[in-house]
Amino acid sequence: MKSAVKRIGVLTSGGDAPGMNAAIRSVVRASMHMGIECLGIRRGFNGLITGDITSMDFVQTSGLIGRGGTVLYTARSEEFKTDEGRKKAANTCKLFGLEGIVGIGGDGTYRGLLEFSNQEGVAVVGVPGTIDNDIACTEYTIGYDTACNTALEAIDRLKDTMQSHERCSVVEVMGRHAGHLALYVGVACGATAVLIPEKKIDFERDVVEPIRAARLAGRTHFMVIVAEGVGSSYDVAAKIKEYTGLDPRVTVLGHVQRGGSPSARDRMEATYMGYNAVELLAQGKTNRVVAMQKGAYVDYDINEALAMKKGIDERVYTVLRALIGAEDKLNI
Ligand SMILES: Nc1ncnc2c1ncn2[C@@H]1O[C@H](COP(=O)(O)OP(=O)(O)OP(=O)(O)O)[C@@H](O)[C@H]1O
Ligand SMILES: O=P(O)(O)OC[C@H]1O[C@](O)(CO)[C@@H](O)[C@@H]1O
Ligand SMILES: [Mg+2]
Repeated sequence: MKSAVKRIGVLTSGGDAPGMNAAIRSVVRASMHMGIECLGIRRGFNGLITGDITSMDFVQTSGLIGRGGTVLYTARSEEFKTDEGRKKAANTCKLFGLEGIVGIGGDGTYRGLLEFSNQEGVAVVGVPGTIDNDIACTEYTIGYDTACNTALEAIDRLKDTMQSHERCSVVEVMGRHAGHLALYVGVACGATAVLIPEKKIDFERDVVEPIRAARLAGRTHFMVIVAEGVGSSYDVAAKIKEYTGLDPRVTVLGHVQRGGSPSARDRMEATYMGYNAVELLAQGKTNRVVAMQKGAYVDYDINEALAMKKGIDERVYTVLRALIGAEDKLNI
């Protein structure tokens, strides 16, 4: 097959995620395999505006599969949200002969790609990379598995000291708008309670009663997981003190969740999705995003992808609540 594009660029944008490097490696090597030259665009869309471009080849991508962070750096670019910013980016594409862009990032990155392609006609494909797993069109985003495991490891350590001191711990997990990470980690660590932005909170029902149920069952330490998007975990801790008399300790896991060597799953997803993204450009397609649905790799039009809505997995939420003793007993 003769590729529809001869030279493309790859960039990472928005918050970084473990596996972004593996995706870059895959995009560069898949390009070479398909007879396409792939340049690295540094610092997200800012690099496209300023012409911060570097050549990438087989050797430069060696060893990237297991490295955390992104060697291309990432950024949140306000200038790219303006017509003038995107015009400068289009001039960079002309200068370097870039006919297509692979953007690895979250929903904001997809919006940027879409605006750019609509305004300047450059072919674009998005690859989902964010620890939040909050991109509606895909069941999985690169970085999520590693972030879940990083958070879990930290929480397991916390549990040891909480158990020794018979304390209550409030742990804030990342997720500005989404509770996927908090919910998954909450289930996996056997949390006493989990608070996520997708669910309206009744403090008595969702926090106090589960703590009480655990105490009645003989437990003397409690783990409350709070998604960042719910609000201040310090406020949650103060409220627990007010309602129960316990004196919780707060841990904000923060950006540690975005670092580290990617898990096997993230390396695999990054590798497949990176390859698929280049294949789409080679086939002359544009405005696409690669995704996973029902365990299979698919792709969508970006408009369609951005119009989709993603809720939390209700089944997981139901199981969580049943296991922490927060659900009504079922008559079965
Ligand atoms: N409407 C838009 N038009 C042009 N560019 C946009 C638009 N929305 C976002 N972008 C660009 O995409 C960048 C990344 O978006 P954002 O900061 O929302 O992160 P993200 O890709 O959603 O990742 P994450 O949420 O995981 O950090 C923005 O900094 C901006 O440069
Ligand atoms: O790098 P920043 O701007 O602190 O981003 C923090 C945000 O990034 C995310 O981790 C997504 O990458 C959110 O969960 C979090 O709110
Ligand atoms: Mg986002």
